[in-house]
Amino acid sequence: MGGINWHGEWSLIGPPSGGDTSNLLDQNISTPYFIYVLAFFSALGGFLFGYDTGVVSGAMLPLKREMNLNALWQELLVSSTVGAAALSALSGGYLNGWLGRRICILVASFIFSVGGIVLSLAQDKVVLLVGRVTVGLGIGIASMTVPVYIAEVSPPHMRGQLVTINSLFITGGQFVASVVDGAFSYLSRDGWRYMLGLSIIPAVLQFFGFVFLPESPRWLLQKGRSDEAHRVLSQIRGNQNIDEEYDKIKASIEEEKEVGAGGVVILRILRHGPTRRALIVGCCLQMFQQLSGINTVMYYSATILQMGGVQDDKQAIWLAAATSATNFVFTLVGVWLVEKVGRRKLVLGSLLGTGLSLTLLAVSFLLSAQNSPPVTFHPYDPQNSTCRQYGSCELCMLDPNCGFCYRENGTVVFETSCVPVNLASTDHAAWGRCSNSTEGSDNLIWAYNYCPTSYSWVVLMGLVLYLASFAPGMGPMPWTVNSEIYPLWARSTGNACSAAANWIFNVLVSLTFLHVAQFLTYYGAFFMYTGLVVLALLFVFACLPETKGLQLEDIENLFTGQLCSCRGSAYNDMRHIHYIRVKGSNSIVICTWALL
Ligand SMILES: O[C@H]1[C@H](O)[C@@H](O)[C@H](O)[C@@H](O)[C@H]1O
Repeated sequence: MGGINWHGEWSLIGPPSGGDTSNLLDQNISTPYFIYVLAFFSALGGFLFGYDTGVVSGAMLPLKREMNLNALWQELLVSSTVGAAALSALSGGYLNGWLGRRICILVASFIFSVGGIVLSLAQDKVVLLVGRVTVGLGIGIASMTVPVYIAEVSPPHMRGQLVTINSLFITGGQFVASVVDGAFSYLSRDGWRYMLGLSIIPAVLQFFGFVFLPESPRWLLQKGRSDEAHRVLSQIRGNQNIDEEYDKIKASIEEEKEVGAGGVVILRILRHGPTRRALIVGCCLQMFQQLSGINTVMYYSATILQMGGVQDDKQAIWLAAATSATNFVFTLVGVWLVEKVGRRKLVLGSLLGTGLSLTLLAVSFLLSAQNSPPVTFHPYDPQNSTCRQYGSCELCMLDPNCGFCYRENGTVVFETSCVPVNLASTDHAAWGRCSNSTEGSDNLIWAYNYCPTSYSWVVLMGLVLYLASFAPGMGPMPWTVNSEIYPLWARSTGNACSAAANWIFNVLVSLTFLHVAQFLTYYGAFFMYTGLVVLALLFVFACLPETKGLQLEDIENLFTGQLCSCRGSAYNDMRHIHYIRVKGSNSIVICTWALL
């Protein structure tokens, strides 16, 4: 165990286990606690990212009522934020290189505060939309800058852990948002103003924190501000001897000038083999993170649980809070494991568990579908709607125009009918016995989007297993790995592109989920995500190198070989890698094999 001495230094037990690279900086050192202060204030950006993406699903329920929002406006308010995040993440690359990490974080927290104020005071839906776009602009910049900043100020032996703390704050933000949603859902008016406005507090805290915190020494050196860089590095390393680290950063910047001089950065990245390969790995990791379906689970967990048979609205909201709590708690496991087992093993294990739990989810939906109650009661349909033609609840529920009306006695479902939904509110049928608020009495139940089933507990188990597998690896590692794999000259642009890939696939997956479910049925949709996770597993197995413990300046060397070569070897973990820097030329990588 570590401890804090009276000089304010955190001493570590020793080097992380299993690490085997010979050029690590001396790990047997004490870490000044200032680095934790830096990580905390930076990771508030992650908290805001999580809070603002998570809060909207619960806020939508009262907003829908009070602002009379139709489906289009609801979709706009959710996806405008994610769309704006994609755009601003891309432009964040340029801003990061130009203004530095610190100014970008200050800008992001300022934008978050303005967005929060606009949202909490909004009088109509257009102002709400402006607020949601503003917040999205903040999220995009924060999502790409914060991991880069933390990676650049961290000592190599704890970089993975500190960057992963940012992901812990993302899932923490999502969890807090779901609790706030639950708590304010009991207010009869204006609850959404508190839900959306509370983000102002961490935003202002981060802004004032960063007024006093330093710029990344690596960025300062790149801009030729050597004295300042030296002073900052020595400040964040607690006045330890920083000469070796400083010289290494400087030497690498000199070398990079040869590869990285002049022209548009993205074109230079694409022309330069190792950075091009790093970019492909970084973007694919972010793409696969989203294609494994995390945000269908996060944004639609209440709906998924309803589809799995949880009927009560409030119960579904609180169960959704339990979902995000699980995501948060298991991200903590990732923070704990990242420096012990490394990024690669963590991602591989996570994908394996994610694939298995998606299969479990798919199978439970399949069983529910196969045991779906038949339609037994066919009332006269004045609209002659499509709902009449369905013979079972499963088919009825998949048509967005219809819902299932039935009576229940214990676990027995009877007098079942499939009737059109009320277009103004999906809480009722358009006509007939489930059309008025007396429903619930006389054992009459209106099910929209779900069917009565006895498999809800398997769905719940599938969801928990999914999050327990996803959260330690596939959740945080794409952010962590991206903050490490690019050389300094390409770091801002590389992270901007991969963060934008994350946001673009986020919009794609979450916007298409309900349509995909409609076309492929729910079990089909989950089998599809399983297939995508298998692809991700193959990709990661073949292409993701281990970056644990290496100094940032050495990681580029992992990409000097062919893309996806040498990584999936069974010997990978038994290999000792030695890097020899030859001044003025590319580094030579020698792989030696050692039996452990
Ligand atoms: O790493 C995060 C985290 O896993 C979140 O739970 C998810 O909503 C985000 O999309 C993802 O980028």
